[in-house]
Formats: sequence, structure tokens, C-alpha cells
Amino acid sequence: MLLAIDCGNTNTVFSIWDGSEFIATWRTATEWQRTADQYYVWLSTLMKLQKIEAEITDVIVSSTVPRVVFNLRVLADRYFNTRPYVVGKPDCQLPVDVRVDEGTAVGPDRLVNTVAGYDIYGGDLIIVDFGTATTFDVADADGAYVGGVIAPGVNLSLEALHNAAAALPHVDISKPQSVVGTNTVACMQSGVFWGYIGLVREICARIKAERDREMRVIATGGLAPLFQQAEALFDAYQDDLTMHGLTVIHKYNKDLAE
Ligand SMILES: Nc1ncnc2c1ncn2[C@@H]1O[C@H](COP(=O)(O)OP(=O)(O)O)[C@@H](O)[C@H]1O
Ligand SMILES: CC(C)(COP(=O)(O)O)[C@@H](O)C(=O)NCCC(=O)O
Ligand SMILES: [K+]
Repeated sequence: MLLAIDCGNTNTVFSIWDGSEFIATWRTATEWQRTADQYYVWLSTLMKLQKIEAEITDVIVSSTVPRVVFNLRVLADRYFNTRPYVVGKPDCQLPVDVRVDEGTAVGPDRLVNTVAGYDIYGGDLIIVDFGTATTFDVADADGAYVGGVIAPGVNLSLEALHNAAAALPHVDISKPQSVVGTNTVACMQSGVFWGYIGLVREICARIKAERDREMRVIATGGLAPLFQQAEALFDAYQDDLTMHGLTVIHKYNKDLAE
């Protein structure tokens, strides 16, 4: 079975893929200091608790944090006796082209999202991923990654307000009752929530105009449904898009190796 690991700047998600479905998914905070032994204790405890008897034979990793990759490689080697595929490294091929400026190291999560989007929905996509940063990935008609947009993440925006202004508290995102807030928290939520609705709508409209074609907008990340419930910004929402992409890339490389 395949252990797929998606490491973002905030959280790292581990999923076990049995070849047709994900049989388990666990999330932990991303900390580059965590050792292979620590990962294994955590993982094997959860597997036991949930009575998951999976023999892991393959590992694939996508990480936006370069420093965690070393320990994840050791995890794969020491505990699963396998060499992991690491997205973005030369020995991990992608089933789509990447057409960007020379020397650009595109975030692996964005490449994986593009592969997943193309596999499920076909070409001409805008993939919006609400993570630490909010990324827009543009897939061409043939599925190639052709660039995108990086915007500050929802929680990052709220944290930035709190960190920079002495009188602004820590606030969690939610949909405000009205646009005009009558208290500090409501004012901050309104700024980020409605500002974000505008940001997503405007960026998608401009991408479509710039590329002069119809494009479908696919959203992923836990915060997408919150925005979608206020306004129909997306044509589809897929929670496990990045994980799906990792399974596609894994299969592609396995097939190449045969
Ligand atoms: N359903 C949700 N509701 C509220 N906050 C969420 C939800 N899902 C994720 N978040 C928050 O969104 C931010 C980005 O998380 P995540 O998507 O895991 O980022 P990354 O992939 O960059 O690690 C974090 O602050 C996380 O706590
Ligand atoms: C833009 C990102 C920080 C998003 O990361 P995430 O929010 O998933 O943690 C990541 O994709 C990244 O580090 N990208 C490198 C630069 C680029 O994609 O062009
Ligand atoms: K992201």
C-alpha cells in the first residue's frame, strides 16, 4: 500500500491508499525538527488504534517545507524499507508539463494539485488551494502547469492584523452577519471574509480574461466551503485533491519504471 504525505507550511497530512481508496487520513502540525522515529511512533499508534493493518510498500512525499524532507526520507527507508518519491526531485516524473520561467522552483503542492485537477476534470482549470498561502494554479488545455497566483492565506491575513496592531485581538475566520461590523472582531472578520470573496472573484475573472477562454475553478482546502456558502465562486470542491494527485504521480512513476 501507498503512504502519501502532503506537507504544507502549517499541517502535514498522511494518507494510506490501498490502490482504489484512502483507508485512513491523519493530520499533524508541520515541524521540521520531528524525527523519523517520532513520525513512526505517531503513525503506528494511530494505525493500531484504528485497527488498520496496512503493509506500506511505497511512499510519496510533497513538501512545501524543504527541511522536513530529510526525516520523511529516513522514515520511508528505516520503517518501510522503500525509497520515497519526492515531488519536484529529478527522479519523480510528472505526467504534465511545467511551463514557467527558467529556474523557478514551483511549490510541489501546486504541481500535485495541477496533476490531480487535470486527472479528474481535464484541462483549462484554475485550482484554488486555501492553505497557509492561498494559491491559484493554472492548468492549460493539455494539463500543463503554466503559472498562477500566490496570495496571503486567510488565517495569515488575520494573524498579520493581530501581530501588527496592538489593539487587534486574535480572531478566527467566520462569515460575518453583515459587512459593517459593530465591534472589533466583526470588523476584522468582515475585512478578511469579504475581502477574500473579492480577491478570489477578481483573480479568477482576470485569469479567464487574460487567457481568453472558459476555465473551470476547482477549490481545495478546509476553508473553501466557508466562502462557497456565501457566494458561488467555484465549479467544484474537492477536499482530498492534493492526496489524489499524489496517487496519480505515484502510479505514473511506477508505470514508467516497469
Ligand atoms: N475547516 C477549517 N476551518 C477553519 N480553519 C481551517 C480549516 N481547515 C484548515 N484551517 C486552517 O487553515 C490554515 C491552513 O491550513 P492547511 O490547509 O493545513 O495549510 P497548509 O497546507 O499550508 O499546511 C491553518 O491555519 C488551519 O488551521
Ligand atoms: C506558495 C506556497 C508557500 C504555498 O504553500 P502552503 O500554503 O501549501 O503551505 C508553496 O507552494 C511554495 O512555497 N511555493 C514556492 C514558490 C512557487 O510556487 O512559485
Ligand atoms: K496552498
